[in-house]
Amino acid sequence: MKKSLLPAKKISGGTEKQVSGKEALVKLLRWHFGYSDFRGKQLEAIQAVLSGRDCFCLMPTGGGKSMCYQIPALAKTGIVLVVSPLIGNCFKLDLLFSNFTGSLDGKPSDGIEGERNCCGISLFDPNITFVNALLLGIHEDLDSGKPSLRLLYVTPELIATLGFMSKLAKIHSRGLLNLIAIDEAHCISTWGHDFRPSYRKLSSLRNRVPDVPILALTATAAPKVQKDVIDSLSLQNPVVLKSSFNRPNIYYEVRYKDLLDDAYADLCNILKSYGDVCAIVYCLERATCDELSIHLSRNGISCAAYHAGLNNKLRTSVLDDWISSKIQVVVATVAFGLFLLYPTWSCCGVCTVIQILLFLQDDRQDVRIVCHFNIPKSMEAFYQESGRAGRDQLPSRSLLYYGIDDRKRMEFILGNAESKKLQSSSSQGELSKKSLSNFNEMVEYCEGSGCRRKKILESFGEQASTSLCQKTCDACKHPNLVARYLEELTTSCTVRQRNSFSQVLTSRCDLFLILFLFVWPMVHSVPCLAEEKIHIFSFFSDMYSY
Ligand SMILES: Nc1ncnc2c1ncn2[C@@H]1O[C@H](COP(=O)(O)OP(=O)(O)OP(=O)(O)O)[C@@H](O)[C@H]1O
Repeated sequence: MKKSLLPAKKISGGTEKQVSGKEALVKLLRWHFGYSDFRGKQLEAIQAVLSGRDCFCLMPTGGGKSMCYQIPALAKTGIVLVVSPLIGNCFKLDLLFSNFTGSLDGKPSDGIEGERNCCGISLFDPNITFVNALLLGIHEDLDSGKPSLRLLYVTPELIATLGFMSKLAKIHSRGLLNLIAIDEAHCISTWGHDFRPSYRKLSSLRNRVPDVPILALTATAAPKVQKDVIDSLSLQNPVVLKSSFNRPNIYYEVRYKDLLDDAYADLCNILKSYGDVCAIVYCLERATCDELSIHLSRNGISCAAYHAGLNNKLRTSVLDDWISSKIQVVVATVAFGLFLLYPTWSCCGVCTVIQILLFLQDDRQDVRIVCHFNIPKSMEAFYQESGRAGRDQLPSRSLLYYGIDDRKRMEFILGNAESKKLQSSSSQGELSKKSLSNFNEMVEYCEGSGCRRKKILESFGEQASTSLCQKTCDACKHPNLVARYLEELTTSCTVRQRNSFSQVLTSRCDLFLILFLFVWPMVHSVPCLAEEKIHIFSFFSDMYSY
């Protein structure tokens, strides 16, 4: 289901007031979104902010965080400001806004009047030129005594600008600023995996509009990140709501490349066994995306590669095709998710914007398989990316192809980044060291024995009982098989090490033989070289001394 647009509501009787009781809030949810009840901590978060409290809300990927500010926007006259790092979110909602105005024809059956002309969702970013006309309308609406906007989506970059701050202060002085929601709040923390410097500037919001409740939302916050977020935003005695990170509808599995004859063929067979389902395959390198995509296509799977090496037109069409189900599998670099979090603001051309827009217009909820064809850099990244599976809550699968070479390559990349950063600043160096230890968690997820789900949850500081998994990971479902794989992996590593050592040795022995048979007699036959023979020999013997 698409995220709905939010026509403002009036309580029957005409005078607008705040809706805050559970029953009335559930009615709003049913009427606007068609869902029968709130999920997890949604209701508690909504009631907390409606009562004027600050709130820190931790929900799993796909948990329904947006509802925590969308319902308050419906429940009370005024504006909810949403700070989102996903530029596309702003567009998505605006697009939906334009699609939606005509679609609310049914009559609310629950005594709450629908008011079609009061939709208020908007984007607000001065860097995007092609929506200037739209922005003008938003400015006019905000400046009017009675703005019709209900949800105002802004980028963190905009918050820092003087122009926006003074506009916000005006809205606030008219008593119209109801709530500030900070989506993806972990971006504010330098300990967060998606740290964005511009998020730090949000700390000034508390001083500017001290009495407006702030709602911080995130899906990935280790205890250190949580504290950092709460401190940075100066949340006052916040209601802290934490849902479990557990994604019970995702089955976790690791496949060992070193034990497979052909990892491409293996993935191909798995995808085929599912029929024509929607999947994302993440690869570390563009070349792998291209190769794998060709391989899958040749084997009858409807798929395409997606990475930064493609031109804008091609990327747009791949996204378009994937979203509209023309292709089912996209083989992408992690940029597929990342560019949504790190859009290039200054060079945001029309194409990129449309592309993001297309992508987010209906971010597919029915992704059945998320495959990591190369090991991700951290558990947080893995959780976020694999979390794109099964956002519709239906059974889905996370598949990770683990290879020793991939591990070494990632260690090399992270190690290199570390040594570079160490040279630049010590605090950066500390962060980089963290990135290596984060990666080790990921290695342990693959190479260690025991429940995968438990490992994910524990890496976020969540205690998980062994009974939680219910055989929804390969290690719990097929413990003997996984144990055998791990044993074989260790053996194959030892054999590989031995082989590579003996390969070197053999090649050096060959060299030695040649030298002995041909070069040595020559050395002897030339008197001046004969004098050097001891040195030459000691040079060769040095070569063996490793
Ligand atoms: N109470 C509910 N009942 C059923 N579905 C819901 C409910 N609340 C939200 N949803 C749906 O769940 C899906 C995920 O919601 P949303 O995009 O807000 O998740 P999220 O927490 O922001 O996820 P992510 O962190 O992955 O971005 C959406 O399709 C949304 O409509």
